[in-house]
Amino acid sequence: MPVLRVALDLPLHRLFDYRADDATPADVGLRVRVPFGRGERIGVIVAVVEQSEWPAGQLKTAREILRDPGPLPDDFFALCEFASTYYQAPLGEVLLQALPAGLKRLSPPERRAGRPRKPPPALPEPALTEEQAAAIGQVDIDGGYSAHLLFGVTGSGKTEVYLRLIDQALQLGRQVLLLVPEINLTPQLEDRVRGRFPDRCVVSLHSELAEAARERNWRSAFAGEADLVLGTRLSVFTPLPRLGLIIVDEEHDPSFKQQDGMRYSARDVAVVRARQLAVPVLLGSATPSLESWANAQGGRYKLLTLKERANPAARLPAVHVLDTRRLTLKEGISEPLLAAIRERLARGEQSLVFLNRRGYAPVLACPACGWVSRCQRCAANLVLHLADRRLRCHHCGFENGIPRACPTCGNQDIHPYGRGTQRVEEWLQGEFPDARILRVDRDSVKSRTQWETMLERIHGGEADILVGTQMLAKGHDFPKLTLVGVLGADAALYAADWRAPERLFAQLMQVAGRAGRAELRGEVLVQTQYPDHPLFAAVASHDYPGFAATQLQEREQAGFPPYAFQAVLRAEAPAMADAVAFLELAAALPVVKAHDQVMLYDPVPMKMARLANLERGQLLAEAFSRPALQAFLPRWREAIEGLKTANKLRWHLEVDPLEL
Ligand SMILES: Nc1ncnc2c1ncn2[C@@H]1O[C@H](COP(=O)(O)OP(=O)(O)OP(=O)(O)O)[C@@H](O)[C@H]1O
Ligand SMILES: [Zn+2]
Repeated sequence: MPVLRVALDLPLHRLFDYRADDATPADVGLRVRVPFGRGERIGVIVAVVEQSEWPAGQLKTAREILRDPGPLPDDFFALCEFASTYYQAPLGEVLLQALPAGLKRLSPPERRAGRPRKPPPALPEPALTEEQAAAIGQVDIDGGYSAHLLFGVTGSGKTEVYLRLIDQALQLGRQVLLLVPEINLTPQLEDRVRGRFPDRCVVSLHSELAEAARERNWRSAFAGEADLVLGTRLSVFTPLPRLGLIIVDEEHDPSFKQQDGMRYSARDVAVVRARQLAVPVLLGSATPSLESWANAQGGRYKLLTLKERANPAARLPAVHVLDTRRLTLKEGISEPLLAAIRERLARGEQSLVFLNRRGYAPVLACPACGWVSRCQRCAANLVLHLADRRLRCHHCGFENGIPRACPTCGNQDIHPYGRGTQRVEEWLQGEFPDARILRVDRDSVKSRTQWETMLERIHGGEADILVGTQMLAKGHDFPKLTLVGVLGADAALYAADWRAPERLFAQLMQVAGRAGRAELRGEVLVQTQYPDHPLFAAVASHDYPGFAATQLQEREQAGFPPYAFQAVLRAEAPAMADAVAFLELAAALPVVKAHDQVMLYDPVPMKMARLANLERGQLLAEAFSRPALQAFLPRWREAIEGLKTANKLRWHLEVDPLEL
């Protein structure tokens, strides 16, 4: 009697067997409705076998094999199996997270036909620059697996390189997967792609799509109808029967890393997928991740370089540092920066003030008794939001009204300390009463529609001054923007996190890259107390390779990634002692001693130790070879699962963590 081996979305590293009288091996890859506990679940059939390891009497019978939308293909299984093994995530979790929500439901909603999108105006191809042509010439679309890093300065026309390669792949009858960071999935890029390929079926896949639209687009990709999938990190798993090219735009972007559930890097999975399918993959960035840069230096990726801006009239902006120790600041802004904004206003050009901190002020405090607005649930301060008069935790979402007086001593004179985008916006408005100021951050732009409207207003010249967080830093082309002022950059310079300089450098280069993209020359003014810091010199000379070389040298000496390979075990419990005790048990397991190429650090509280009422600890495991770490992890994980306390608290493993 046939037995189905079924993957279910459960945190368990095993498959589940069910009887199914009429099943055949052709059913592998189909979804199935099975009884589980007191209810039912949707699973995926991984194998059809003759005999179960379990006694036949104990097996339940599958309720229904679901023939729609047809079996998931072998290469999809291969990719999910890789992710499951590499990231120590149960196969069922990986397989099912990759499916659209409607296919995981027991009673899916009625399917409705979608509104066809209005086709954007067809866009002509510009003549390629020499550098673009050279880069394109390096990629053999039909030559099997090859990995390329397209390192192109901001405004160098990386998108045009993508479009030409996409065209080549489409001509060969292949599908293309274009991955972009969450925030970058702007209508501009989508329109640009659709406008270039008006006769092709282009679909997008991202978290803001309505469930029905997402399922429709996924089905069209799965069926081989969609020619091009434009998607965020999760779309890396989309089944594509004719896939012939993968592109990862802004490959350095941290949003390619999934931070909960299965913690994976979509960029890394993209490269694995390309290798499994023997197709080319292209990673593009003006500030590549140091991992990718090291891969390019080591010859694992082919390096393609665009040194010049594509628009012959545009030049890279001039970057200057403003030494805030020698300048008087008004609300954190120096006179030279104000003067530069004034000049732009007089000339009818746009300025951008960049401050990567939203809200009005990071904390409200009482100078009399020392009370500060702490989150009750996290080791973090509540951020003051004056726009809607709330105190809000940016970590757990807890919020409160603003107290009139100090809750501890009754002092009426409590103050906001420090500043965020709201405060800067308010102050600039007072300073430049006639200027039209637009604040762009997660508070003013909550949805994709708001984002589209905001971008239209900026493009339409409806703003003189933009005040924004990193939302504004990436990928946008604002032709009238000629000044970028950077506030609050110093915090990252001497942060404990050794990845902080890499992120700061990328952010500064990206935000600087918004200025002077057309005929008008751009200028960038960075306020700092450390004007001699080499990072600023590298930004000023637009010297990514120099910066990367220094950073990689430091990391090699310190034994940090990419010269070491890491995984972190995290535990969360109401009391820190319990979390740490669990980690100590995990560190003392015999399997740890058996793998002497893997080193374990001491368990420590996480940098933000308390989140939403849970204390969090972590234990870092490190090896100087990836295979050594990969050999250790499954055995360690199994041993941890066997610990008595393992199901008394929450814990997870993260491989290649970005944040420690
Ligand atoms: N061959 C070309 N000739 C003329 N203009 C071009 C060419 N290629 C691209 N451009 C223009 O140059 C500008 C920058 O191009 P694009 O947005 O692709 O740059 P990018 O490298 O992606 O920059 P960023 O990293 O800042 O996002 C765009 O306005 C684009 O239309
Ligand atoms: Zn909180």
